[in-house]
Amino acid sequence: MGPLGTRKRCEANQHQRLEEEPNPAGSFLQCFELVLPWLTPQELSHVSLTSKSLYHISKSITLRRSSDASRSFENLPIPFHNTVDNHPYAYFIYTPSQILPSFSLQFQRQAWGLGFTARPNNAICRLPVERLVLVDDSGKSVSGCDCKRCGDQVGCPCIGFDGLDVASECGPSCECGLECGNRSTQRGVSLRLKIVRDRRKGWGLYADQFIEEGRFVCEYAGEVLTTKEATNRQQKYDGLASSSSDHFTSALLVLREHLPSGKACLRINIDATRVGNVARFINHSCDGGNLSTKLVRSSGALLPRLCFFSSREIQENEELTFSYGEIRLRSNGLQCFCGSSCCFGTLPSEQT
Ligand SMILES: C[S@@+](CC[C@H](N)C(=O)[O-])C[C@H]1O[C@@H](n2cnc3c(N)ncnc32)[C@H](O)[C@@H]1O
Repeated sequence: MGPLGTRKRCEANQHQRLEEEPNPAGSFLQCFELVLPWLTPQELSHVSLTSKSLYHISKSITLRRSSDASRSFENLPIPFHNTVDNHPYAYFIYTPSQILPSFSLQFQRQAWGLGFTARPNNAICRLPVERLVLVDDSGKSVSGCDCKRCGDQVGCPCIGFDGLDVASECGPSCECGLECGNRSTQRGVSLRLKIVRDRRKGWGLYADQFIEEGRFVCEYAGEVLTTKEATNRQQKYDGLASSSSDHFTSALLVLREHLPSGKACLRINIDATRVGNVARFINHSCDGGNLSTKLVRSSGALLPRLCFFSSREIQENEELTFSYGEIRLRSNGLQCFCGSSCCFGTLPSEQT
């Protein structure tokens, strides 16, 4: 065999060796690709300073995070857009539905920005408050329907009175599945939305498509708190807002469902500050904005859910807003920048 033949054989052997020998540096970096998505923005930024490779991995994680606030929990990605300062995204734990703090406190971290996109198989979306169901003496769920096509069926017991601010749907104790026509608020976000940064209001939720009047937009998901816990957390948030140099915003919403007599009968506290969904970005507008809220009760579920619907036609690139309330208890309330002609000048503030 001539010299050419020998060289070819050597090259072939070398190629084989390269394939067989593990590449420790490559495996090491692959591990970082899996570990870094679990870090908070501060931790990620510290790690990114330690080497060029980690800088590049952190950068791609940041890009992926800013391309979808919902971490694939929703049907469509919900990107962040910021042309006013250097915040690429807002950091929080995502839940597509209401959860109890006893569950959410087990989730100190949530992977966000992994290199591959898979539907999240995260236990957090399996522990919704909907698990809190009404049962009979034998422990069996009650008050569901056994229709096959509830939307079409006359007499489905779950299709109750839908008023201006209340609605009823099939729920956890019904025979029908998620595709049922009477579960329109239970399938997550199905409109194109985006989160846009404003110099004065912080992040805000925007329409990224035309929305017809009356469409379901999203629910207000977060931790459902006792009133005592809500009061404690609000005090903590007020302290953080006044002391932190980096504009801290909370998203604790108090809902009161009133009896016809006008007396409050049910109070629900939903905190989306640490654990929440896209609704935590909806800003206030003094003119009522373009979203209306409904308390949606699902058959068999103990607690209603707060859902947002478009109250009129909404154009692409319009900000989605609603009124946080009418009461302004604080004389030194936060300045309002809603820009409406009837702006009060300050944001609503209630006693939590
Ligand atoms: C539920 S969060 C809404 C999202 C928030 N902008 C953010 O960046 O996360 C409520 C906070 O947003 C800000 N905000 C909401 N509506 C506003 C408005 N009309 N004018 C000024 N700030 C507003 C206030 O800081 C308020 O405490």
